[in-house]
Amino acid sequence: MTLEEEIRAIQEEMDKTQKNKATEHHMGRLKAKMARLKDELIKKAIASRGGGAEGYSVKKSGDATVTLVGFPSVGKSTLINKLTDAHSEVGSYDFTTLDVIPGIMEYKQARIQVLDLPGLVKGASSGRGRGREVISVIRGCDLIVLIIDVFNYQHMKVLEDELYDAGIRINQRPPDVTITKLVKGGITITSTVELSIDHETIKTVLGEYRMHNALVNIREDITADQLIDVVRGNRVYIPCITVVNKIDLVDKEHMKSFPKDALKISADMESGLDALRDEIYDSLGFINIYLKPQGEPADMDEPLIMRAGCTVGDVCDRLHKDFRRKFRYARVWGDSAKHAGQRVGVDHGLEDGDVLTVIIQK
Ligand SMILES: Nc1nc2c(ncn2[C@@H]2O[C@H](COP(=O)(O)OP(=O)(O)OP(=O)(O)O)[C@@H](O)[C@H]2O)c(=O)[nH]1
Ligand SMILES: [K+]
Ligand SMILES: [Mg+2]
Repeated sequence: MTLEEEIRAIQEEMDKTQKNKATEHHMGRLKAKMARLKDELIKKAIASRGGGAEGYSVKKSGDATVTLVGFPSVGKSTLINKLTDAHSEVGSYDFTTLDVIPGIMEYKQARIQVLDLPGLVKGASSGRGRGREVISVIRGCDLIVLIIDVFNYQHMKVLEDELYDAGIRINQRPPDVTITKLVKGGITITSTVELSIDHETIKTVLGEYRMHNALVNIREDITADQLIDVVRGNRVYIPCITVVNKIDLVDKEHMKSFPKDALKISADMESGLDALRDEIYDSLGFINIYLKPQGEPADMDEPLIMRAGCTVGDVCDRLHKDFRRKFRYARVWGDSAKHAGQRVGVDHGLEDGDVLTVIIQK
């Protein structure tokens, strides 16, 4: 059987298996098999291009990177031209954009890099079109803006499935699970919460990935799919905003068919763009960090724009490529500090409004 045939066979088996407690364990095995086969398919697609597929070279810049993701001709290029300084070609035909086109959107002191991408199609995750290359750019971004054409809302599901198959988890946190591999002793499962999947299913999933000895600590109720994600370990977790474009083409009645939380815009007519800018900014979770040179007052006028959850090390990386290597210690004032001027290391987590002094080797 070819990989594709195997995948189809498992899909058929999944479709005809009723979902209930008695089949859970069997479904878990099928899901794990499926995830493994799809990974192989992706590897094969990359290998068939003579090793390293030629990726897009995109230089990151600004305080965060946002990708515009959608089917061909939904209006990605029209949108980037309105949001940023970019001039990306717009056309009434599909695949007008064949490269990654960057632009910068300046908003509330933040410089946000926006990337216009070639359209995605069904099958992109397994290498169709330049799907894999586009997806690898998406995997590296901080926020996805999914754009749907007002007449094709059903594409939403297809796009989400493609991203899922490419290991991209949108609007999800990494499952709170740790797996420690051992050399013997079998599988030991501990959990701090009541679990809806049974231990047998967990062992089956691990077995599918040839893990027979491990400590598994589960701190939230997870699905079999989430467990597979943890075992695979190559998933990325990215926030996502959904935007319906070209609303100038429909009436109010048609608009009611979209979920409330989807932003409705007309890139062409520039309507709804303020709300979109706000949503992009808010979703990126920016915080302000004020730098204080040693023995001098802090610069309270021009904060460093960082992302929530960042560490002192992240700030070092932003300041200079050698700062992390030369780092000695830092002092911090503000919400993250136990006391004013606390001495901290590179792993210290920062909060909005913190004042920071970084001391490096001379
Ligand atoms: N009516 C209307 N047309 C729009 C809107 N935005 C884009 N279009 C049109 O839709 C077509 C496709 O726009 P593009 O911006 O090239 O779309 P794209 O998603 O970048 O397309 P590809 O690069 O080919 O994937 C063009 O004819 C645009 O003028 C909009 O808000 N309203
Ligand atoms: K187009
Ligand atoms: Mg385009």
